[in-house]
Amino acid sequence: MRLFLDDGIKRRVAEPSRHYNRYNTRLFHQPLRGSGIIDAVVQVEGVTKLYRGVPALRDVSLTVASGITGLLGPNGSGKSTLIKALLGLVKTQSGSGQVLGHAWPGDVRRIRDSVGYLPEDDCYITGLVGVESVALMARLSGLSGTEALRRAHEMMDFCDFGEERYREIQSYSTGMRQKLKFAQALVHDPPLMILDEPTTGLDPDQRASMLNRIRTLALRHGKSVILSTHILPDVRAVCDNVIILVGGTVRVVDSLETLSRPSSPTLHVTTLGDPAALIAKATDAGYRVLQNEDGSLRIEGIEATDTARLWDWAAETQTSIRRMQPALNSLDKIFMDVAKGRDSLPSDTPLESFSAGQ
Ligand SMILES: Nc1ncnc2c1ncn2[C@@H]1O[C@H](COP(=O)(O)OP(=O)(O)OP(=O)(O)O)[C@@H](O)[C@H]1O
Repeated sequence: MRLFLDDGIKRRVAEPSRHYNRYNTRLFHQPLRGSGIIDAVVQVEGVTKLYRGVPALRDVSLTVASGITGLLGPNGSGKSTLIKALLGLVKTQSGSGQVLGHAWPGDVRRIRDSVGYLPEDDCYITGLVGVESVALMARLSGLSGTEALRRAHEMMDFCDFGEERYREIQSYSTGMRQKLKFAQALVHDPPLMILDEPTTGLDPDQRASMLNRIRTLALRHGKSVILSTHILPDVRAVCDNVIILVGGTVRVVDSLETLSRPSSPTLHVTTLGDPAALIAKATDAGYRVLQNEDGSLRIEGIEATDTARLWDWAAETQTSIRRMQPALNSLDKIFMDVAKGRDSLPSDTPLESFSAGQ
């Protein structure tokens, strides 16, 4: 089945991604900032979802601020269920709130109109070529045929599609399918995008491009993004805020900056050669020193103003310091601690449920 038979589709030449279209008008609507209306893009309370009596979400209450928010949690923690609940794709047993100012769950139609959703699974109609599929999504959002096609091409340009846009989707690689889903989610210019594992299966180049696209949408076009993922470096790369779900309950809602700050001043020190003598000096002076797997040191409780002492000990012990900087909490460790319900772990604890990268 072909939705569009116009030869004009084939004649259109793919251009490098731009944020203006060929009429030099803006590709994306700029949401009003500072109005207070969209500062919390999602705010829900008391959300419970049972699948055949088994809870997937337990009395979840949370607020998602504008910007890019990472939605994290081990397998089966309820991330996809929460997303589907917000979009009215699964019915919850309890809960109320708002999404982009629309009542949830009452006004789910308006919510779906205002949100771009990239699902975890493939979603396309067999037999369509890429650009037809994106244009179909635009038609479903209410655009006329011509406008939908124009918009579809613009989104495919933004997602770096070339002539592959005219190929049937069944022939697409995993990376192209992810980009296609992204273009489909974005085609109606929603102020909020909910992306469920958008970088899964991408090679490093494609992953970097996808993250770049997400960052561009937020920074240049004022869009908010909820990014559900297992890939912690993706969160570090683009997210402002983090939500951690474990066993269907919310364990953390905070900014990445706050989460990364150690509870006491801590320095991360890298030395050339054996740091044993330096460790002994710092320990004798009452500081707690942990050695990381790569041999670098975490010296806890030391104020930035005390660094002169560290340089003195380095000179006394003939240890060369290559680098000294304020330490940040490792995201990996934060997630391990939260997932396991622990306060602290040795810094070299291996990851189990989360991926440190691809
Ligand atoms: N349609 C369903 N029927 C029954 N149980 C379900 C259904 N969908 C999800 N669940 C269960 O609900 C819980 C939460 O699942 P969900 O898919 O929301 O987790 P998730 O955090 O997205 O997991 P993953 O990271 O593996 O995608 C899991 O125990 C899952 O088995």
